[in-house]
Amino acid sequence: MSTRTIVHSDPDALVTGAAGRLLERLSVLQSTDGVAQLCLTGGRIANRIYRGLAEQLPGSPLDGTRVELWWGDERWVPTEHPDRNAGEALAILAPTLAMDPSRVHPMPAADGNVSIEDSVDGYAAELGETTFDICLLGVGPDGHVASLFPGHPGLESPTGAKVIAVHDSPKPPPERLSLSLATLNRSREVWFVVSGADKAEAVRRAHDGDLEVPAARVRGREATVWLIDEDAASLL
Ligand SMILES: O=C(O)[C@H](O)[C@@H](O)[C@H](O)[C@H](O)COP(=O)(O)O
Repeated sequence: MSTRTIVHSDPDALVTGAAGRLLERLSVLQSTDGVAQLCLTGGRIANRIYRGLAEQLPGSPLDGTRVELWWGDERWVPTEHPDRNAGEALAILAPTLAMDPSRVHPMPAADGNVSIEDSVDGYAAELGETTFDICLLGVGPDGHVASLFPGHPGLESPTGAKVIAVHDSPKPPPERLSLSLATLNRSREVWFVVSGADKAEAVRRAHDGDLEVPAARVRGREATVWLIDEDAASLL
């Protein structure tokens, strides 16, 4: 298992570099495995990377219908709510990425009467034994990844739980769904995408292996890649 940290000069370079790397890696995965399993994250830098990917897509060999999309976490709001991670990512990708709807797996939304707990069970069943080829993860200033927050009960999920319900999240909105640490750690490759000086301390602590920081507890089985800008890398 290798860990690499790639530092880009600024957020624009990070976005262009990460989007290009993703496009290339997904295309290679498709040429060997047929379908690439990609787990998306929420957050500002990730959405910028999806925009970069959408821009670089035309003319690339990537076949959108052979990308299977999953989400690492979701805000528990109705489908049409602008806070939804899946809503924003899909709105960005849809104009250029021709997707196969049966391969797009947004987490459930707070529509109707389904409880967050039932939704967790439903997503775990949908996920089954899927292994992500690439799992993208943004990192918060406190070192959270997906919706796994430091010192929060959800971090230590019951053994075997694939997906968890998060209540009282320190980052709004308070209710969320998240993949568990165990599920994230089944990924072949984990790519952290991080921008900004407010993340520098969390990036440093994760690199130092400080296990209070959730990001330090996630590793790809084959590779872990940190794609960051100089501000986020300033304490390394
Ligand atoms: O739903 C969410 O809010 C995210 O999945 C969360 O884990 C995010 O990735 C980080 O907070 C980084 O977000 P930024 O890039 O916006 O700082």
